[in-house]
Amino acid sequence: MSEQAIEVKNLTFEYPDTEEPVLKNINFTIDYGEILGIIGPTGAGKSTLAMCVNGLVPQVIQGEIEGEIYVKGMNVHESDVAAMSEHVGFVFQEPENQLSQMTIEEEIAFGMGNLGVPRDEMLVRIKDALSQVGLEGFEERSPLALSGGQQQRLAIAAVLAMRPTIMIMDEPTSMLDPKGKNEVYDVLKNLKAYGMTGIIIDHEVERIAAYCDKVLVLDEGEVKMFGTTEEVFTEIDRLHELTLHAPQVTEFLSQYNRTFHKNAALATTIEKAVRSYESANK
Ligand SMILES: Nc1ncnc2c1ncn2[C@@H]1O[C@H](COP(=O)(O)OP(=O)(O)OP(=O)(O)O)[C@@H](O)[C@H]1O
Repeated sequence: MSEQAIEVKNLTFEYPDTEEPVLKNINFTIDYGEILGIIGPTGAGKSTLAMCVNGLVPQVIQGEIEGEIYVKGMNVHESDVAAMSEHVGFVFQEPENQLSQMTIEEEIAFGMGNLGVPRDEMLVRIKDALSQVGLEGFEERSPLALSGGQQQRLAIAAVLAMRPTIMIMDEPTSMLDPKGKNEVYDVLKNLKAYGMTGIIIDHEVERIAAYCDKVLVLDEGEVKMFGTTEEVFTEIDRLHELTLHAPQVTEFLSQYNRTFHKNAALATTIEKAVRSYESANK
């Protein structure tokens, strides 16, 4: 097995009708079991980058590509999209656009059918996937008779049943209400506990801070920051220069240090921030 789950080397990509590349000399790696969060302003190239990793760009959505991408040591450009779908699952923004079948069971079976999974094995995987996303017993229901959060969990279950090593999620909760967002993130937390490797694009930095191991900041097609979640989110001035912000707790601690001449460590989650604030006050 290759050392890294994903390796992107000198990736540059241009759509046929864009005047300059939308991705410019991108380099990063993700180890097995790591979750990478990608953040950046709208139009930065986040979705395009995610679709390069599973080969959708440029094999289905065409354009001019340079550089190399390796997934589990396989060169993505030399593998077709169908073959890649065995290794890389993709969950999109809008749940209903990913659902096409009459029942939930058929919905989950659909992707597996394309991979040639035998019927007996399918039944086992359907049960397993539904239980992982908390939709046990819903097999015969119509996907349309689900809430937005449930539909997105179903879309995740359909991907999980294909047993990919890597999951890519492009703003999977942006169309959901707060309850739906929490439902989906609860599922994602479980996947992380299982050791899933993943990429998640989300504008909500609190979610990224709580869930991701590494963060990549993309702006105008360039990697502006890349590092562990702590490394990236504690560079507050740099984030502000890029018109982004750190999680609210990190912003709070930074402002607190500045205002009261304190030296609290810039934590990125509430749990760590409480401890940091307490130590700064001792
Ligand atoms: N199919 C396409 N053909 C031509 N240009 C495209 C295509 N898809 C995206 N673009 C352009 O490429 C650039 C990057 O788009 P992309 O969707 O990857 O950005 P993004 O960071 O995901 O944005 P958002 O946060 O709004 O989803 C944008 O300027 C966009 O207009």
